[in-house]
Amino acid sequence: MTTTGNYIAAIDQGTTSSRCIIFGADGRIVSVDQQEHSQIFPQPGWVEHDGAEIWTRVQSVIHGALDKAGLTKADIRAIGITNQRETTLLWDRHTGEPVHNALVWQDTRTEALCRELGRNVGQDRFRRETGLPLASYFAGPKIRWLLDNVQGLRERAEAGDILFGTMDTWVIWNLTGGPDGGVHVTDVTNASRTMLMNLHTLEWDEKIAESMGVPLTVLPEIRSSAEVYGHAVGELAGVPVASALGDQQAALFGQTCFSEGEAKSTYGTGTFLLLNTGERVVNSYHGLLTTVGYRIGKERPVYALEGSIAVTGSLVQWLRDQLGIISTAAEIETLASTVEDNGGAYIVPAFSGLFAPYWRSDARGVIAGLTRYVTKGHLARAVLEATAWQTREVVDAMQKDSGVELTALKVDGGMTSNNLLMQNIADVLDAPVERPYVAETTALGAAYAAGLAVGFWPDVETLRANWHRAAEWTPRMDQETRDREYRNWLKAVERTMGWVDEDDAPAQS
Ligand SMILES: Nc1ncnc2c1ncn2[C@@H]1O[C@H](COP(=O)(O)OP(=O)(O)O)[C@@H](O)[C@H]1O
Ligand SMILES: O=P(O)(O)OC[C@H](O)CO
Repeated sequence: MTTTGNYIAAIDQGTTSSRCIIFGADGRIVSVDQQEHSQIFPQPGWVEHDGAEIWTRVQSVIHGALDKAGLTKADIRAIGITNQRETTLLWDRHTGEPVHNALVWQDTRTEALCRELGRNVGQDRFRRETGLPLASYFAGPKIRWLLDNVQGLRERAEAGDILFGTMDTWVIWNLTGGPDGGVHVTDVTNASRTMLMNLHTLEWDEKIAESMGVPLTVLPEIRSSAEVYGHAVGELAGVPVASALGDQQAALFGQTCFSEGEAKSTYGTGTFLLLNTGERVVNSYHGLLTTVGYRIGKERPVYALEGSIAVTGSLVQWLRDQLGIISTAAEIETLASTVEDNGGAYIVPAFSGLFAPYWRSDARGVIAGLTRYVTKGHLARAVLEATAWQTREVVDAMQKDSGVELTALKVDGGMTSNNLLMQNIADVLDAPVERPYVAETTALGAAYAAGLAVGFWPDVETLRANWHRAAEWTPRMDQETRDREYRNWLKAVERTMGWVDEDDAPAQS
């Protein structure tokens, strides 16, 4: 079935909310609807989402976005999906009911399991085949945890009654009919975050899955990021579901980083910097991930190096919600602007250990350099600087791994509305920072991929013409200050390491 609509609908199923954004042919936003879902924290370090609630929110935002634009399914040419990655759900294929809450990417409950896998199978084996270090961040260990901890689940999975999906898979399965014929698929970018896909063949690696204790029966079919997987039922009945990309890869696509050497950084709950490495699978020796950037239909896959930072925008939330120092995220800029500098204080937000470039789950957060002189303003500045220095560390690692010198950084995400922070990033990188006119690059990337799959846009060159710079920040800091402050930052990072001992009670880890 083909449709003739003039718009593409993108569904962005994120960590804190789900959005549906409708785009026109010029890549401009026509309407947006957004709804948050519950964040469930059953124990320290555990983070869950309710899969059924997420599906309800997705249906509601589809309705909302159509309604606000005054459009119907006849106007929508294709649907694109993008999603928080790694978040893991298992459900009953006959009833469509989740067997447990989804384990969210930030959840650290599989730390001990990862240590055990490292001892029994070896770190290098996973890194070589999947491009990923053994860490609680990824989906494979989360599936294993569920199979081991939900009573009777492994037997049901082995009998073929249980399906696994990251949020792309869950949304597509439901959107295309659920228990009544829903397609069970994922795309190469999402599959590359499971620790179960072989990065070279782009297929499930049977041996790795066996070592992880995950039966192949639960796994979806791996498809490209831009092709028609099936057609929607419900409000968008008959519209092709034509793309899926993990949200960070979608932002790379939406920022039109189609050439080798182009990079973007997305500043949201966490921050994720991706560098397009073309057809090269670049191994990282400096703490980055090797991942799939995207694959359009039957074209050759494009790979990426990724620096994943777990805590950036969520540190601002912490200042707001746990400490009450600010009442809105935007207020941090006003508070930080009341002082000239950080007053000697550095905050390293190793709340769930440290991700790139360290991958140390035994790290915990510190505030270093405190004296009586330090005020709320200095702490606000230190919070923002933590994002800038973490970016610098990832950029340094990327230059070492890829040999690519960053000439400019394209940015997007909620934190990019903070001018002080964007200036600080340009200063510590000693490179310009650029923000595009359409800041919703994640949804835009999913829309672009879906539009390419159905011939709504002819090629990626056409998409490049839609990228327009809305703001730019150029470096102002002198080299001596930059070097001195970076040394201080690195000293503070050192002090986070080794805080959690292997035999610490789970409540502390
Ligand atoms: N003006 C601001 N300054 C600093 N951080 C901000 C600002 N506005 C929003 N944020 C942070 O950005 C994050 C939201 O960005 P968003 O891109 O919507 O995130 P996500 O997609 O991860 O949910 C929140 O963590 C919030 O604390
Ligand atoms: O939903 P976001 O924007 O917080 O992104 C989460 C990442 O995909 C986690 O890997």
